[in-house]
Amino acid sequence: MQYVSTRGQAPVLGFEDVLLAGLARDGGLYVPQSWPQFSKDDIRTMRGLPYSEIAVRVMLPFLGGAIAEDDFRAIVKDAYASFDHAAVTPLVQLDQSNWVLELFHGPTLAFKDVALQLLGRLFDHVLAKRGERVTIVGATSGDTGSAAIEACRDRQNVDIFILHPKGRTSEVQRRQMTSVLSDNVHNIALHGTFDDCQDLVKAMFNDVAFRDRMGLSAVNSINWARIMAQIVYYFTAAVALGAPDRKVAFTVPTGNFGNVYAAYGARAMGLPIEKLVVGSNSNDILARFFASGTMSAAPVVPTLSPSMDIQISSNFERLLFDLLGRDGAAVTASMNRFRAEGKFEVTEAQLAEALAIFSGHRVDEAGTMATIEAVWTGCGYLLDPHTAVGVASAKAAGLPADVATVILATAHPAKFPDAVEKATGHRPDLPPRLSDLYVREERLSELPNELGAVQDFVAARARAAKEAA
Ligand SMILES: Cc1ncc(COP(=O)(O)O)c(C=O)c1O
Ligand SMILES: N[C@@H](CCOP(=O)(O)O)C(=O)O
Repeated sequence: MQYVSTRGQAPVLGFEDVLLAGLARDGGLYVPQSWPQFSKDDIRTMRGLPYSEIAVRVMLPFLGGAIAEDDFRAIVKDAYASFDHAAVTPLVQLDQSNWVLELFHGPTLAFKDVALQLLGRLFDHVLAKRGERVTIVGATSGDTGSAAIEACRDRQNVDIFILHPKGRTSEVQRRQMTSVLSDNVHNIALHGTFDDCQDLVKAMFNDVAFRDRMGLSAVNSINWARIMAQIVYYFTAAVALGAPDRKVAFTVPTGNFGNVYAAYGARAMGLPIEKLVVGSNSNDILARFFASGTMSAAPVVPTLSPSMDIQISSNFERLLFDLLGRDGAAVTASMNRFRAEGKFEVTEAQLAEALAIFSGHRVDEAGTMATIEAVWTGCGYLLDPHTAVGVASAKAAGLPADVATVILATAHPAKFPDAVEKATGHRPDLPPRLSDLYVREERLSELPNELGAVQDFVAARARAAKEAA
């Protein structure tokens, strides 16, 4: 299996290099040269298998032999042993046609754990084999940061720097990051938005001298391995509901477009999916794109679903690559235009191709609160605000009743207790292992939104860590 960049100019890489590379050297994102294929019979044979076994089957073709099957099986089993539900990502039925896929049973209570628990172990395996050390730089609007820190804390060959937008995460999200006091963990509270954080991370990768000197790697969904691991739960959920012999659709609360792109990948691998419903909060650039064919940035507004307060959805570039006929030069031109003018558009035919698979919906703050309240009253089930955007989007999509619709529950409601309590009068509790979170010591550094300041900080801390090692 080989991986190519969406911008067409970076070297073609195998799995190990793609895992460590993060962003491609031409500024693009890596995608598989071709998608592994699963027949309907292959999918039927997944019925009744445990999560980790389906995970091995789905992901093995992406490794291209880079890790022996038995070693990979052991890594996968170990990664998901840390989840507090035997099914890893259980389904909960809301009504006749709608199910919630709970992706929040990992250590940090968000869907990011599903990929990052695996990634931390893959980094260890590959770095130990190569005798290398990396400096991870990541951007978070709240959840990737804590999941990545939890997965990488105290790992010998890794220093991890996470940029979060100061004051724009929930308190639980911030504390989950900043209360990890391990020497290899460095939290940066940036004076800016998530998009600023993500821009700085990409700028560090695009500074080739800095990238090579520091040995940069990524934990955001620019890293192909993140997408690969997220593809798995689309298979497990669809198969549990009767696929490929039953119609299934997914609704995905969306920000950076990584999770829903993983669903697109599952579909490209042969999993029959009727529709992919993209749910946006008031930061609705994607909903506007699917309505018009124009991607046009607007200022980010803070919402009740802060992890989706994003205007520049990084992974959309991977979809665009396919919509533009896998033409790296055309993707580069669109992305350059987006950077210069804040917008680009696709043709009517390209939009129609996208709409054959996706639909996009916007849910405002009142709609988010009303959905949390209605599902609590109607089903006695607590939604977090991100998942509520998903549930409301599923309703707006109006899929036929014979389609089993799976809404991705991307975070535990206890990560956003204020919004949930306001909507339902019920304050969700953190699990006992996190019950002292509010009194734990925190450590973080505040930095301005300036590339030089962030690079100097990363270089100085990484040098000190290397000398201490
Ligand atoms: C709770 C939650 N829901 C939804 C999203 C959006 O997912 P994606 O960025 O993959 O579109 C995020 C952040 O990524 C998140 O943390
Ligand atoms: N919502 C995310 C933003 C980063 O997304 P990623 O999937 O690219 O890591 C977060 O919670 O940090």
